[in-house]
Amino acid sequence: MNLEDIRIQIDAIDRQLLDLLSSRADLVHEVGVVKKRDGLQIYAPEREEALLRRLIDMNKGRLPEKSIRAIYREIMSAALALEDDLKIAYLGPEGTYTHQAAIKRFGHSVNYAAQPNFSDVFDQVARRLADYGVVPIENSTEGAVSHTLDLFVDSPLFICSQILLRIENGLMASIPREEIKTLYSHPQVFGQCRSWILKNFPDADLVEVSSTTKAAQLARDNAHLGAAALGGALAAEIYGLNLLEESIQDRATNTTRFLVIGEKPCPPTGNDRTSILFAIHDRPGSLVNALKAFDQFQINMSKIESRPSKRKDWEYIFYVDLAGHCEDEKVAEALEELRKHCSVVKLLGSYPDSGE
Ligand SMILES: O=C(O)C(=O)C[C@]1(C(=O)O)C=C[C@@H](O)C=C1
Repeated sequence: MNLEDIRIQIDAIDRQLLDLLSSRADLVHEVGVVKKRDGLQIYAPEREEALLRRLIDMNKGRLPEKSIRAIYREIMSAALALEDDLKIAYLGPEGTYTHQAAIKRFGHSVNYAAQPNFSDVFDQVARRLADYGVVPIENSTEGAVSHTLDLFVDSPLFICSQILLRIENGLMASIPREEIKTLYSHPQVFGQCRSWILKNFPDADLVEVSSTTKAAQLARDNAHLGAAALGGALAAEIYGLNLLEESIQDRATNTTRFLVIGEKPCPPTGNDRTSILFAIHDRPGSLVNALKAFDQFQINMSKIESRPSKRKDWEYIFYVDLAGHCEDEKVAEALEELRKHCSVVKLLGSYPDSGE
């Protein structure tokens, strides 16, 4: 078959695809009407999860899972935009890894609003000025993002899904490598690239800034002073910097976990994670007894962090992630038992345990 003939067939298929997408859009519009009537959440992570899993299982063609996810991400992004004028607040400025994570989850058809700090992301959603928020929670090399953890203490919001994003840091500048005297970046990124910095720029000044895009901006503006930045390729692109070296993070699999926060929790999907926080009574054995609740009900605890309570010196709040959904019988019973040993137990959310 010649190229012309193949393209004629592709055109015919695209016509059919467009008709099918339009029919899907009509149904999605109806979904939006029903959801608004019944006060339901527009973004339905449990439905997206089930839909993607079913499509990937059904797939017998050439398209890899990655492509099916990417295509359907944008189909569902268009659906979200049709159902409502959805607005996603994220930790900005534009081009940050959080921005990339938000796009990975919500696609290109919805609206995004960059926020200057973590508490503004929470605030915008709590005040209903944004529908959902996206914040980083932990990095596989550098650990917890304590700012985010602290904000959950007084927040009325729930975690409704998580996003896993592979973080590829690079060295960017508009000057040659030999002229670099100062490196700008976010403290988390410095932590992720510690060995590389020691090996390549042992004498450089390291200046911590609030985001990798801010670092890129400073690298551009202070080039005459020998400035360069460490961050993502998107930041380099936005500020017109050259990527002098790619993939400089110490661990190749460096991944950050982000959370989507919203007004309501997510229903069970069969493969869920639950996040809680608790505070214990100040007496011997309290923490051990609290944690025994998970052992008693055979709940897998995947993570624990502690943070100062900020109410009383040397008093802590513990953050725990569990396998399962808070509506699962075993998890509900374990939480019931936990309450007996704690002064505070707060459910932060149950959500699909997948980040793709
Ligand atoms: O089924 C729904 O609840 C929809 O809103 C439709 C749809 C989709 O396009 O399939 C869109 C967005 C939701 O997050 C989940 C699914």
